[in-house]
Amino acid sequence: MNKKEQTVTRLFSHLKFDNNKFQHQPGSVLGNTALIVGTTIGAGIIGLPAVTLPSGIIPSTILLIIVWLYTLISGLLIAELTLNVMKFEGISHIGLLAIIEKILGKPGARIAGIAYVFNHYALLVAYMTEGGKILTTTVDKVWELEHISPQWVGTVSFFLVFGSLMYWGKDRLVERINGIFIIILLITFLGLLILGGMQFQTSQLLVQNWQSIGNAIAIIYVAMFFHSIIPLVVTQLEGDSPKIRQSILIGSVIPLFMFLAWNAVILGCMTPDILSHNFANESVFDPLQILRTGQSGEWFAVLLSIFSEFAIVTSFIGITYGLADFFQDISILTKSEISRLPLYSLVLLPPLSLGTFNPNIFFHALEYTGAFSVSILGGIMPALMSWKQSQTPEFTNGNYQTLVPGGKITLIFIMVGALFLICRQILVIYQF
Ligand SMILES: N[C@@H](Cc1ccccc1)C(=O)O
Repeated sequence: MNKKEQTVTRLFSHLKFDNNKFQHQPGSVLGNTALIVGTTIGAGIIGLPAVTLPSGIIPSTILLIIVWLYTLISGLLIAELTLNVMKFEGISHIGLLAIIEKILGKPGARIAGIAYVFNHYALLVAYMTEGGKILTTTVDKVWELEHISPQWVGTVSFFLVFGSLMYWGKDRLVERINGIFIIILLITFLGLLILGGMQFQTSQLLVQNWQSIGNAIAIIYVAMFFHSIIPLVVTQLEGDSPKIRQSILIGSVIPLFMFLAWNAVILGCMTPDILSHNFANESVFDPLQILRTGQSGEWFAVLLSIFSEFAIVTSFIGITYGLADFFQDISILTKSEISRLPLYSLVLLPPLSLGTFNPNIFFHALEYTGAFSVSILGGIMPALMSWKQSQTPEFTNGNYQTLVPGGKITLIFIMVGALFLICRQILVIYQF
C-alpha cells in the first residue's frame, strides 16, 4: 500500500518531552489490557463464591457469562462516548464524570458524583472489613492465639497498615508494591486452581437452583466492573479505536475466565462436611472463610488467604487513589486547596468508622454498590448519554465513531438491566 493511502487510526499523539525534543509515546494494548485486568480483580472475586453457592456451578456460570456480556457492551459504550467527546471537543484527556457533565449537564453530573462517592466508600468499607478479617485470622493462626481477636481489631489494623502506606508512600513506591502484589496474586491464583482442581467434587455439578441466582447478580456486577478507568485507557491509546476495542475485549475476557475457573473450583471443593458448617454470627455462609481454616488442606488455606488479601489490597490502592483524585478535583473546582492529611482523612476515616461498627458488612457493602452505584455509572449513565447524543445533529452527521452495534435496542437492554437490578434490591431491602 502506498504510504499516503494508509489510514490514520489515532486521534492524537501522546508526546513526552525528553532530551530536548518531543517523543511519541503510544500506550500499548498489552499495558492497557493489564490495567483493566488489574482493576477488575478485587473484592468482587472474594465475595463471589458465597453468593453463587446456593444456585450451583452451572447456573452461576451462565449468569457470569451474561453479566460479562453486559459489562463488555456498557464498557465499549463508555469508550465510544469518551472517544467522540474528545474528538468533537479537541481534547486529549477527560474523566468519566466530566463526560457525563458535558452530555447530561449539571443534574446528571451530580447524580453520577453521588454514585461515584457511594461506590468508592462502599468498596473501601468492604476492603477494610474483609481485608482486616483475613489479617486477624492469619495472625491468630500463625501465633496460635487462643482468644480470637474481635473483628474490629482487624478492620483497624488493615487501616493502619495500608492506610499508612497510601498516606506516606510516594506514588512510585505504591506503584512498585502494587506490581509485586499483582504478581503474588497471579501465582497464588494458579496454585489454587491446581490444588482445588485436584479435589473437585463432580457431584457439585448436579446442584442447580435457578431461583437463587438473582441474589448473585449485584455482586457479580461489582466483580466485573472496571468502567471508571475506561477514559484513561482511551487517552493512553490515543483514541485509536481498534486498539481500545481490543484492550477492553481482552481485558474483560481474561477476568471472565478467571471468575469461571475460580467459581467452579471453589464450589467444587464443597464437601457435605464443609457445607454442614455453621457460623453463628454470620448472615452469609462464606465457603472461603471455611476453606481458609484448612478444610481442604493447609496449603490450600495458605494460598487462599494470600490470594484474598492481595486481591483486596490491590483494589484498595486503586480505589483510594480514585476517591482522593475525585476530592482533589472538587477542591480545585471550588478553589479551596486541600492538603494531604485532610484529604486522606476524608477518604479513609468514614469507611473506617462504618467498618469498625459493622464488621460483617462486607457482603451488604458489595451488594449495595452493585445495585445502587455500579448500575448507575456503568448502566444508566452510558445508555442515557448515548441516547441523548443520537438525537443531536452534530453526532448524527456521519462523523460519530461507533464501537457498539445495535443502536437503540442495545441502549434499552443496558437500561432495563440496570433498572432491574435497582428495583430488585429495593424489593429485597423492604422484603416484599
Ligand atoms: N471490580 C472491582 C471493583 C471496582 C469498582 C470500581 C472501579 C474499579 C473496580 C472489585 O471487584 O473489587
